[in-house]
Amino acid sequence: MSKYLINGGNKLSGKIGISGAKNSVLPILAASIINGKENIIIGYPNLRDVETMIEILLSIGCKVKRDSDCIIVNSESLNTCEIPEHLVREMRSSIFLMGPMLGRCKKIKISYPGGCEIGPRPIDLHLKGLKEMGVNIIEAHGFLECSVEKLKGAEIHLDYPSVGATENIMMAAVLAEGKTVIRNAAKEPEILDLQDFLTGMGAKIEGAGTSIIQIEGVKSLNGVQHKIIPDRIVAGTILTAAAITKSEIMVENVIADHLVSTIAKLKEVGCQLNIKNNQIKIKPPKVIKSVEILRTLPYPGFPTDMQAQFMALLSIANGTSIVTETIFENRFKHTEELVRMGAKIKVDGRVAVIKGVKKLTGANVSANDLRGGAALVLAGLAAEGTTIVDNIHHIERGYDNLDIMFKNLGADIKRID
Ligand SMILES: CC(=O)N[C@H]1[C@@H](OP(=O)(O)OP(=O)(O)OC[C@H]2O[C@@H](n3ccc(=O)[nH]c3=O)[C@H](O)[C@@H]2O)O[C@H](CO)[C@@H](O)[C@@H]1O
Ligand SMILES: C=C(OP(=O)(O)O)C(=O)O
Repeated sequence: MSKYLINGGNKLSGKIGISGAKNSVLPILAASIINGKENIIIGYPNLRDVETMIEILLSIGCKVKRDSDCIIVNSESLNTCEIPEHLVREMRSSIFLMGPMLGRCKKIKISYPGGCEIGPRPIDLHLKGLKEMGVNIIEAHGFLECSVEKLKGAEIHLDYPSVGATENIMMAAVLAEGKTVIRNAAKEPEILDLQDFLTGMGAKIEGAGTSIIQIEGVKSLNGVQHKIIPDRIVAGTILTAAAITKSEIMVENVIADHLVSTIAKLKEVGCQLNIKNNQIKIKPPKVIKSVEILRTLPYPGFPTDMQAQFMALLSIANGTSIVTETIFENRFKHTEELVRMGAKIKVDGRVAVIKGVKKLTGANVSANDLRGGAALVLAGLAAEGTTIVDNIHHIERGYDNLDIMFKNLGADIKRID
């Protein structure tokens, strides 16, 4: 098992460019099968989840090439609608194959998806939406067998603004007969990126980024060339790393509008942020202030994907902070590991109370999930002494060479195989 070895205490300095967003590239790679043409996806991040999605595309007959920062997917040769179970179990995002495959082939056989253990992650909203479009779904022996004669546009009200359900329904709807309206849709920037990718193919969609998305089905779609938006969670993680190590750095290739709630919280703890074009310069205070309330919420609220990293920061704040996780039921596994490093955190259900300490100390800790793992790296960068973060395969699902990024900024961090 690979690990990160971190000797904490180094200040970070310099500039860092942010890679393409994981949560954009994964649905977009899945959407590449809809048109049966060649699609060029620019600015993809090197992630384990991206590798898994590419393996899935290859396993169903697509041709996939990589050329510097592009992935070229040609889905003309797609030859099966059964997705290999071992790959589906690797990550949650394999569920994104459903909408596109139903649009293209009118059927799909797929097992329930895997992914990080951050609480139950049902797919009922995906299935409800697809059923409203006429899809027949048989659930048996851990598999979903879905088929439809003709996908029909529908009025779909999501009981919760689920990111994945919104995207799956959008991808199914582009080739459906008639109009689909998704109400209470998720508003995440990655949904707008998916809309841009699909409209680039000739799909008729509007409203992504708002809670009502309207899709008018079309008969066929072209190939497309598309650049992935920068990863707002990676940018937020690096800015939080600067704050926890009290370092001034510049983050480049960011869309600051996508980071409003993270930026607001960084300001609340005392950081100064200077935003210019696609760059953010951060100047942390000498003493991090605690925050009275931090609640994770759907976009544009504070992202659940930044909760763990921010908790690492609040561990060394002056005072007590209260963090409430409203999106996932079990996303506090990092707290036990932070406590090993000297943090004072008490968890009761979905609420964590963090009593700031003067300093964290290095320890052997284990990444239990992607963002929790990133939080431990941040804590290790700030801690006194050596931290070993185990199980970093979780971190590599969503960060493109996190160790190299921090090394380039001056951290003492090494990946050990
Ligand atoms: C690849 C991707 O984009 N992943 C992101 C996406 O995940 P994902 O798309 O899985 O997240 P959702 O927005 O669907 O989930 C949010 C909440 O809705 C619940 N739910 C979801 C679907 C469903 O059918 N039934 C149901 O009850 C989930 O259990 C969870 O409690 O949004 C999450 C919330 O911002 C992020 O943490 C993930 O990084
Ligand atoms: C939970 C996450 O991702 P996924 O939905 O891919 O598991 C995440 O990015 O933090």
